[in-house]
This record gives sequence, C-alpha cells and structure tokens, in this order.
Amino acid sequence: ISYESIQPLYQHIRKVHPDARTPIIIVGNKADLLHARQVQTKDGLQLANELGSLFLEISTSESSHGVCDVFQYLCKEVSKLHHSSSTDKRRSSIIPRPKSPNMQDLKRPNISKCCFSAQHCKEGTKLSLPTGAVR
Ligand SMILES: Nc1nc2c(ncn2[C@@H]2O[C@H](COP(=O)(O)OP(=O)(O)OP(=O)(O)O)[C@@H](O)[C@H]2O)c(=O)[nH]1
Repeated sequence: ISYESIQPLYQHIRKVHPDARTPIIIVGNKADLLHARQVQTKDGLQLANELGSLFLEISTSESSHGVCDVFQYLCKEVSKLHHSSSTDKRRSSIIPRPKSPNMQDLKRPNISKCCFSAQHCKEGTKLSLPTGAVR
C-alpha cells in the first residue's frame, strides 16, 4: 500500500533537497470508504509527526475542497519560504539589486496564487486539520 512508500519517498525528498525546510504534507485519500480503510488515522498522524509533516484525510469523490486545502497549504508554505529566502538574500547582498524587474523576475510564476486560480478553489478557504495534526 502507498502508506509504506511514504518513508522511502520522504528520504528521497530530503536527499534531493537537503534544505530541511521543504514543506511536506501526507494526504490520505478516499476517506469516504470507511469499510475499506487500510491505514488508521492515528498511524497517519504518527508518521506525519515523525517526519515533521502535516497529515490530512480527504475524499476527492465528495468535493474538491480537500484537494484545494492541500494545494493551498503547500502554496502558502512555499510562498513563505520564497519570501523569507528573498529577504535573506537582500539582507546579505553587498551589491544592490536593480529596482526594475528583470526578465527572470517577469518569467517567474506567482506561486502564492497558484491555488487561487484553480477553478474550484475559493480564496480564503480555511484548512480544517484533524485534532493532533502537527505544525
Ligand atoms: N470513493 C472514492 N473513490 C475515489 C476517491 N478518489 C479516487 N477514487 C476512485 O478511485 C479510482 C482510482 O482513481 P485514480 O485517480 O485513477 O487514482 P490512482 O492513484 O491511479 O489509483 P489508486 O491506486 O486507486 O489510488 C477511480 O475510480 C476514482 O474514481 C475518493 O476519495 N473516494
């Protein structure tokens, strides 16, 4: 089951991105199929706790909100990282950056809005986290 591949996947992500701040969220789908559940919520929460990630259970068949929450959370976390790393760079830079945007800046997508442009995602959707979720 996919639950067992989370740990090796996590190791791979950490190896490829040694920067420990890469945001990670573990998502259990098909939460509506109660009778077919193979992973208990407490096991998902425990694994997420060990890996320092967030854990969510969603059902894509019931609504798109859960999926939106996942991407909204990740977009916000990446946006925060992006913001803090550019602030760090500005602080440590000896050579001042040009004030007008260069071509690279114009080509860069606005990651903080990547979820809000999705058809079913509403700006301001609140994340509903299960009790005991980390972070
Ligand atoms: N009941 C239910 N069915 C779902 C949900 N999400 C996906 N499915 C169904 O599961 C089947 C497989 O979905 P896919 O999108 O192909 O997912 P996959 O990752 O390729 O396959 P899985 O191994 O099932 O995860 C499809 O018939 C979907 O309609 C869910 O949240 N609830």
